[in-house]
Amino acid sequence: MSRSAFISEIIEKAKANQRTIVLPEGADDRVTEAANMIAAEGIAKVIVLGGEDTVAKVGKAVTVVNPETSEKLDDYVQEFYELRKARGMTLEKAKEILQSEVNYFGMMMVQCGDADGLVSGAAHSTADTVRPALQIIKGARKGGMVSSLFFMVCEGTPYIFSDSGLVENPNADQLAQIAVQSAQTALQFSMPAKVAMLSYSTKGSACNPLVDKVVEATATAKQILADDFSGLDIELDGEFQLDAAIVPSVAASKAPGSGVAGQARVLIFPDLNAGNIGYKLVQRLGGAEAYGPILQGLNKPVNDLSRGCSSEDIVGVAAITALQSL
Ligand SMILES: CC(C)(COP(=O)(O)OP(=O)(O)OC[C@H]1O[C@@H](n2cnc3c(N)ncnc32)[C@H](O)[C@@H]1OP(=O)(O)O)[C@@H](O)C(=O)NCCC(=O)NCCS
Ligand SMILES: CC(=O)OP(=O)(O)O
Repeated sequence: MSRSAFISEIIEKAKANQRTIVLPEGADDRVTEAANMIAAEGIAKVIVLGGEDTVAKVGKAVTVVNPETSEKLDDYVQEFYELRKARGMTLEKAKEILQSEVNYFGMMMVQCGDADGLVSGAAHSTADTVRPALQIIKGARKGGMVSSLFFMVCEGTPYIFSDSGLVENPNADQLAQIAVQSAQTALQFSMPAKVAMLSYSTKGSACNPLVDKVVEATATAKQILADDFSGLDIELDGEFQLDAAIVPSVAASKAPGSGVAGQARVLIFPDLNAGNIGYKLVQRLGGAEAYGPILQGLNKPVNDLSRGCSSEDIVGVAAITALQSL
């Protein structure tokens, strides 16, 4: 598949900055293939975790680190123990985890500054990728939420879908936070921050507690934007059905006067059922490029993948990760 202009530009910016990205899943052929592509195209410096089998699959420009024999292991064990001892971690358990679970070892590389970012999830579930990030890298603000999004490139136009990967059943306040985080990510990636709070109702056309949550989240998000982000070019509105959010003619009849309806580029789903099904529908039936889950709100960049990803998807997410680390 040829690359969209959106991801090509991100890749070019990554090339100019040469960050170091660790891919922990060296046992997976898509990952070693992606590592070779990243190195050959000069997108980033790339480290893959694995043993002799992995060494045999990658070119000389890819660094392979074996967690079991790494000279950094003892330092990482000590640091991991310090980070988690209040949660019952022992030195013995820390060593066992870092030698056997590549995502934990990779997170420690990022935490200790030996890599700028991490991409995993081709062979691990989202929970097994994100939990070590939450435990080690942690949220950027104490008590702050970490959420996720997909960059969806639909016929050349990039959209953000959130949360399609992490927060399962956000309450209204959490949904508002997801919307504000996603708006900031849109600006970080030079996308219009026109944010639609999605529902099966448009501006009061249906009445149900499911809709009330989105209405409340819309009001809260607008307040947060007015209080804390008034200088930024962000517009947020809702609640909208998907057609009212992105189709101008439908917006004109269902939500006249809204500055977001019909033009939304950041789509906020009411829960993870809707968000995860929604992105996979657009990817699998609509043929869109899908990059993510991209995590937002972490101290350092760590990003997830779908287990259905291709090596090209991994390359795109690695380039996005590189830009998040700047
Ligand atoms: C990511 C996920 C595993 C976290 O689950 P969890 O059960 O809360 O994990 P834990 O209880 O082990 O929490 C780990 C730490 O992260 C924190 N945490 C959990 N969710 C968080 C969030 N969204 N933001 C910030 N911190 C979070 C916890 O407070 C805990 O911190 P601590 O151990 O330092 O006190 C869970 O939200 C999940 O499974 N999400 C759905 C993933 C999925 O299946 N997606 C579909 C495919 S993409
Ligand atoms: C993002 C996602 O749905 O991941 P997976 O397909 O691995 O469950």
